[in-house]
Amino acid sequence: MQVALVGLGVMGKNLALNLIEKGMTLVAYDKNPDAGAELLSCAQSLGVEERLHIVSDLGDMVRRLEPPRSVLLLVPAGELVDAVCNELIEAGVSKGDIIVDCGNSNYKDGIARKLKYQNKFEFATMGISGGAEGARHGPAMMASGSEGGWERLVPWFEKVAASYNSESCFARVGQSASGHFVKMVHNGIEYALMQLIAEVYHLLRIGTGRSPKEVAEIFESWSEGELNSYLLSISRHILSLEDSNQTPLVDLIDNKVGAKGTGLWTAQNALELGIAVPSLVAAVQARHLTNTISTLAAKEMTYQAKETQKIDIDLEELKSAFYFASLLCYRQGLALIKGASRSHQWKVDLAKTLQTWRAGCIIRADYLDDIAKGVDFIDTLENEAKALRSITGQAIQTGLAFPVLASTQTYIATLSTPSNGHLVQAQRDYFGEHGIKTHSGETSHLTDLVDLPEKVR
Ligand SMILES: NC(=O)C1=CN([C@@H]2O[C@H](COP(=O)(O)OP(=O)(O)OC[C@H]3O[C@@H](n4cnc5c(N)ncnc54)[C@H](OP(=O)(O)O)[C@@H]3O)[C@@H](O)[C@H]2O)C=CC1
Ligand SMILES: O=C(CO)[C@H](O)[C@H](O)COP(=O)(O)O
Repeated sequence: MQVALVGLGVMGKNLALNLIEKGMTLVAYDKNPDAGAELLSCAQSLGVEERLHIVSDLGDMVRRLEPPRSVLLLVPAGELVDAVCNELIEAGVSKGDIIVDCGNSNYKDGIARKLKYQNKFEFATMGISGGAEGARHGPAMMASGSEGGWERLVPWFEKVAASYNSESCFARVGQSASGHFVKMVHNGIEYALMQLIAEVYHLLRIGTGRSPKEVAEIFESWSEGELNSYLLSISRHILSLEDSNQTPLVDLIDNKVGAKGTGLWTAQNALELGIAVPSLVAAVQARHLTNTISTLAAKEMTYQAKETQKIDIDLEELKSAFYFASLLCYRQGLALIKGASRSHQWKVDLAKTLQTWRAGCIIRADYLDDIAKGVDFIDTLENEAKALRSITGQAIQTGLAFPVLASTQTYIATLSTPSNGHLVQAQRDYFGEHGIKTHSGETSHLTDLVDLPEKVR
């Protein structure tokens, strides 16, 4: 089987080596000739270079491919994807050929591109997770759509992807561009879990006065049990690292956090669909806040080094709170996928989606075993819910900021305790005559329920 790959950066180079090693013949192109040379040199050191052809332009790529052609794109998301598609059309890509956008593209662009290119070639979408290591040795692959051409690629992607309990972490999760939506939400969960781990570290470090190495030891002990996850493991490793002067690595790094867009899109889509994912939104805003404090005006206003309180933390309680909050981050993400799938009629298969997240991806975690059986068990975790409530309260008492922890506590408390929405309904109707819904589900106005001869002016 022969496939073409455009974009040989972090993901493209590693996926290329993975594909060639699994027996595929690859025609590869990057606009930067050094990237092609680097891939060739890696293939040579693995002794698989006879299955790799680096080309110097897309015309040469198309000429080398037997129709029907299969082309994978791993270029940065946005206009570049269209630029490459248009170049490929000019080079001779035609009906019957499939181009799979494997980058972190916005699913809305994917839907538009399917229409735009429908008479030119099959445009398909697939989200990939796992970073460089995943791409090289087995990523999670969230594909979608029913374009002609998938049948050629599926057996290969099933081999190239990570596997969990002998099942591949490649799946066509739903229709249209839902693979990119699922990957976007995967990243939304990723932001939330990363921030949650950072907050637990912050609480242990500033709140209780432990060193990064001591926090690493706690994370290590947690990783030995049901809390084991990729993000906790890399955080443990990062916190254990020091330079030659024994300065913790984390103290050499600035606090401003960047982002490429998928977390923001997750928040935007959730708000547009009316599906509450407060932990995921808080994680995006937590990154924004790290940048806000870098401006001088904001620094003067908000970045005064206020005294913080030291506290004693029960580590078992913290562990339970962290476990429960992590589960709730997945639960919010899955609810968003389910809601979007219903709205867009994508028929996303949540079981298949979770299968793709079991290994290879950044949000893989042992407790996905439980989540895969259904999220209802989360509601039965009373001790863990109590722990989250208690830890959030103690954390806030330190004076430090815990956006994801606090939002997650707010999320579960809102779902599981009496609501105050009745007063907000009444306020809207009081000033704007927007109507209210009563317990029986009928729509009326305050004035239908009570005498209201005069209103507050
Ligand atoms: N890095 C990660 O952990 C992950 C990334 N992704 C997504 O995968 C995609 C690729 O990411 P990544 O590999 O990190 O990005 P990189 O920037 O490392 O690689 C992209 C490569 O594409 C090349 N390129 C740019 N324009 C063209 C073009 N017109 N024709 C051919 N090659 C071109 C770039 O060349 P040059 O450098 O010269 O511009 C670069 O070598 C992105 O959409 C990203 O969001 C998905 C999952 C994980
Ligand atoms: O998709 C990924 C991991 O799953 C990429 O690493 C992505 O770049 C992460 O998002 P951001 O750069 O916004 O932190």
